Amino acid sequence: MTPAARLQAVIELLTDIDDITRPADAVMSAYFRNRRYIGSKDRTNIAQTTYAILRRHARLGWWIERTGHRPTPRARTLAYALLEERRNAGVVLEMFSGGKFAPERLSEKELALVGALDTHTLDHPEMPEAVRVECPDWAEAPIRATLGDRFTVEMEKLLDAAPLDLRINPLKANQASAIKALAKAQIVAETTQWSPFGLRVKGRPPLGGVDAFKDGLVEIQDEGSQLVALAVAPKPGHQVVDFCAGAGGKTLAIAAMMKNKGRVVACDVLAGRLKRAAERFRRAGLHNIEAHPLTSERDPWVKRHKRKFDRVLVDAPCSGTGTWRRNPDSRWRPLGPGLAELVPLQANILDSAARLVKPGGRLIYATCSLLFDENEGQIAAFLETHPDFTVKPVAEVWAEEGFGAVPCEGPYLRLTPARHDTDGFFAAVLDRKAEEPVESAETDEAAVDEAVETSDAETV
Ligand SMILES: C[S@@+](CC[C@H](N)C(=O)[O-])C[C@H]1O[C@@H](n2cnc3c(N)ncnc32)[C@H](O)[C@@H]1O
Repeated sequence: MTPAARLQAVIELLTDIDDITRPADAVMSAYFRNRRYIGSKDRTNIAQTTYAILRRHARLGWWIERTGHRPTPRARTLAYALLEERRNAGVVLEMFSGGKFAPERLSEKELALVGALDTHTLDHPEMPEAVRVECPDWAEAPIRATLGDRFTVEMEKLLDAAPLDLRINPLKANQASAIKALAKAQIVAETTQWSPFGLRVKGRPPLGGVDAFKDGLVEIQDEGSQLVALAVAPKPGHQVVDFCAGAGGKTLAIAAMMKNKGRVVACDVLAGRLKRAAERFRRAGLHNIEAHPLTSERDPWVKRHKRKFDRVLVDAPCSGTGTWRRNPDSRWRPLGPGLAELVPLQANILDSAARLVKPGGRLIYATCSLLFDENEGQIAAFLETHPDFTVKPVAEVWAEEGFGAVPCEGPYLRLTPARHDTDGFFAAVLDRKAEEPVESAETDEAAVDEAVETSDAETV
């Protein structure tokens, strides 16, 4: 492809990403799937440029609006070429030639934009800090309130691309044997800093065709997400619920730690996600996972199985602010439910899922959010209304399990990109008291529970 044709592909992709409410990586996969004639080098170049523009969304928009224009995909591509790639105006005009496969010629307005931006660079002393670090309006106050004077350093780190982390499958490999298996495919990996199951890969090699991946020796999982799964500390033979299992990233890690013994029930309100997760479970050689789609967090299944499980993980739907470096477009897509709806939803999910925990069992609440209200605030509110639960310091879990060092903030796991080079994650471990007064109404319900078989869970 010519450089101009690649640029046209970038403009088309940015247009699709603006129009479609799906994540950028899904839009990109569909775009390339429908254009198999685009070779791998061109694909890499197009994807990298598109991501580079997405990572500079606010800054490019600031420049474009400052000069009186609209930040269309074409305008952002022009601004990126001039301000960041530092191409001169003549070269840019040549690329927008209107020729075969090239972008259409520039309009009068676009020519004026080129004139206004030519010779400038992306940074500008008058650019507000929130724009410079690409922080959306809705998130600035809550992130500042949570991070205080670490706001800038954390937000700057969130501008980088995320590293590629793998989790070894302890049923099939250890860190050393997985490193060797990856080396056969010229993939260089080293052990991660915190996770005893983690590997960090050099660069971003495609893994789809690599034997170690196809054979289920390794799975793609950010080190922070691995630490959340470790916080569950399941034992072989345990009964575990992953209440918001989604695509099954943490379910896989939990089930593998249990060495295929016991049972993990993967729940979610999106049945489609659970179905897709089933393929990952099979590849990993895991047979101890059942999928159970929920109609809502109050699904009758929860009541029927109350006090039955040793471990319940609530990996709650959240603002995703901790994963912005991984999905640069996500900070600009509408949140779906805003924070005002998310926080009560998380509380409801936690409250309902807590019923599943047996006395002496453990509830683990996690998010990939940086925000206090979704994390420590959520736990404080839960403890006020659930006196039968107490906080188990994460450092104690690590010491008991022999997991090594763990980054904590007080009793909680609190990971941030700048301090730990992981995605932003929060996890709290809550123990349910073993001895509890049982009210008579509950005794009746418990008797009913005993009679209910678990056969309504779908085996995957
Ligand atoms: C952070 S994601 C889970 C990611 C997953 N645990 C993993 O490691 O790949 C949150 C999940 O919560 C699910 N969810 C949303 N509302 C829910 C509800 N009311 N009850 C249960 N799950 C819900 C979403 O569908 C989403 O899959």
